[in-house]
Amino acid sequence: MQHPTILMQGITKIFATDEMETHALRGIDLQISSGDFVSICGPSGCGKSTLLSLLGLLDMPSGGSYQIEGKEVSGLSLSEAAFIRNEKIGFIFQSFNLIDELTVFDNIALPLRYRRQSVAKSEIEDRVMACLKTVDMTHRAGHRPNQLSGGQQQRIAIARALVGSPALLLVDEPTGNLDSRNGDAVMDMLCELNNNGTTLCMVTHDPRYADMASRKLHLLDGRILDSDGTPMQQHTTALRQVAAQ
Ligand SMILES: Nc1ncnc2c1ncn2[C@@H]1O[C@H](COP(=O)(O)OP(=O)(O)OP(=O)(O)O)[C@@H](O)[C@H]1O
Repeated sequence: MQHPTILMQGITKIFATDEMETHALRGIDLQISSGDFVSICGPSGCGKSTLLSLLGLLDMPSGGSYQIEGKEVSGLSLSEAAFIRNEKIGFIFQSFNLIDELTVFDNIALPLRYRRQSVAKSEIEDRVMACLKTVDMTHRAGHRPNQLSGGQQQRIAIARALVGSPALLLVDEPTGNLDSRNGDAVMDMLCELNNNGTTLCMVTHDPRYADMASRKLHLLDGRILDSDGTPMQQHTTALRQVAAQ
């Protein structure tokens, strides 16, 4: 039996201080299968970033079960989580998060250089150049990130996220720092990656971009409103059929 890429059941997250407890996530059930494109929307403070950081093993849940490709990851130590994260998850953030002291090539190579089992130099070179080609940036391999435009930097960040062939790409407001032309280009690139099989989970405030996903989730007050697993396209088709009657 093939396991779903992501399976969360009853996930909760409580942030506690001496004065108060904040229930950021209140029982999240979420399944993401290979090839899915899921978008997550919701008002400020509803728990989107918290959910994304749990999905990316940047933080651990307070309760519930979280499996990546069938392996329970919710109780892992921080160092074990870091290894799984590096092998299974690619991140694309609003603020690119590239390292200005490294060339574009070395930025993209970074996840491979932190693998538990070392990756041969020639394989690193092949993979980095293939990813640069995917994002149409081979001509900038020797540049530094601060010598590139915002749109180009985000394309390098996408290449870095792809280089380890992750099971899941987590995308946080990928167009937040871009003008609409560059934003649209980045979204086109993400859609094309998904068409070629990459599994995506994206947080966005932009309803136009959220609609590009095959499944739209709405978070409110730490809960998912409509996560019956039905692709939104099916909802849309059904609604159109009803409207046409
Ligand atoms: N480290 C923390 N300590 C205490 N409370 C936190 C912490 N991180 C988040 N929270 C609280 O958890 C809730 C969810 O926050 P989260 O950042 O996930 O929301 P969000 O939907 O991403 O918001 P935004 O769209 O504004 O970025 C909020 O009430 C927030 O104040």
